[in-house]
Amino acid sequence: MTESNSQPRVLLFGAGGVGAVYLYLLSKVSSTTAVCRSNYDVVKKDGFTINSSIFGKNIYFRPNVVRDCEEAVSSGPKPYDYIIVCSKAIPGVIPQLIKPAVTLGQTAIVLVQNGVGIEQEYHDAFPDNPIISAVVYLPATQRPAGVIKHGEVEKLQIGSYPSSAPNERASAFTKLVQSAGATAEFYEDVQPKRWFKLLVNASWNPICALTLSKDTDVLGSLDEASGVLLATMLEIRDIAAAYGYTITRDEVEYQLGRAQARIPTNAGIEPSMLQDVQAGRRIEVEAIVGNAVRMGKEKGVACVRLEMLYVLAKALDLQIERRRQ
Ligand SMILES: NC(=O)C1=CN([C@@H]2O[C@H](COP(=O)(O)OP(=O)(O)OC[C@H]3O[C@@H](n4cnc5c(N)ncnc54)[C@H](OP(=O)(O)O)[C@@H]3O)[C@@H](O)[C@H]2O)C=CC1
Ligand SMILES: CC(C)(CO)C(=O)C(=O)O
Repeated sequence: MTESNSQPRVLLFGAGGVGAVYLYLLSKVSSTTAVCRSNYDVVKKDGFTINSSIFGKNIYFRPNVVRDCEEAVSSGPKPYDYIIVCSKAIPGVIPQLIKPAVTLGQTAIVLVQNGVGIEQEYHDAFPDNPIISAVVYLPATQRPAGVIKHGEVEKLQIGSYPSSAPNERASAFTKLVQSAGATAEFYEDVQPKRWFKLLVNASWNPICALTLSKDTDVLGSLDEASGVLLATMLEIRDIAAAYGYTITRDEVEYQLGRAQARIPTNAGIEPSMLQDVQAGRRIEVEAIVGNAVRMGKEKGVACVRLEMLYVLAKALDLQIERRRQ
């Protein structure tokens, strides 16, 4: 590997809320390039401004930006040691889009995204490259283009995909992120962490997106709301258990309790799926809900609430797609 000779070369694909924060942090310890799309002109000219409750306000930085991975190869440093995928997890297209920048056997592909079952298409496309799966806790929004607002949490939970694959690169990436001043934890098997986070994402994200509501506003709608959320999270817990990932009822209640505790201060959260609907963007329905429902059905786990959310969120996503055409 070339990392010991010089700074690691990092290509960020998907420079939105989450991506911009890690781009800023990693640019302190590596040579970074970012693929931008709708924010390309603004970021190229004016850079990013980050207002973070953790890393500071009015942080200004101008990264090296490109329009696509072809340009990243022709104009940036290569080969890339890491391609960090921070776009929304919409299956089907991204492996082909990053392919020009993937050097066989060398480039590690790091998925910093929500959901479960998101890694296999990268493993299929690049069977000889390390795939690193990262669960991300980092509430962030980009509004307007180039301006990022980041809340009070920042953490990556990192592991190889599959968990039986060699873990040197995942471990090295964890250390790189730590050296940048961010929080990163390495796991021999990161999949239980994905399922633990899915408790929140597969319940709150579609419910808030479908109701155009913050989580606390949903809880305040009817006395029944807390019970419906708890029952949905327990279905996710049961699917995880069918694959050997144990989540206790106390842990489920803790996750629900985080939103309940914010009701008195009206500090509701707008999950990323709600933000996507409001901005007319496609939603991560397959990564966050569909894959879990399919996995549940495969093992015969009852998940009627989750299935209902899947149907409704899928219809919403298709409607958004039609309106974009
Ligand atoms: N935001 C949050 O609070 C949290 C998000 N997450 C997860 O992190 C991941 C990233 O989320 P987030 O940062 O919010 O996403 P954003 O929507 O803010 O950013 C995604 C970026 O990817 C870009 N992109 C998408 N497709 C392409 C393409 N083909 N070429 C170039 N750029 C592309 C988008 O460009 P364009 O603007 O043109 O669409 C956008 O800039 C998701 O999986 C999300 O679920 C996890 C925890 C919290
Ligand atoms: C946990 C949460 C809700 C944090 O913003 C998230 O992951 C998301 O918005 O998708």
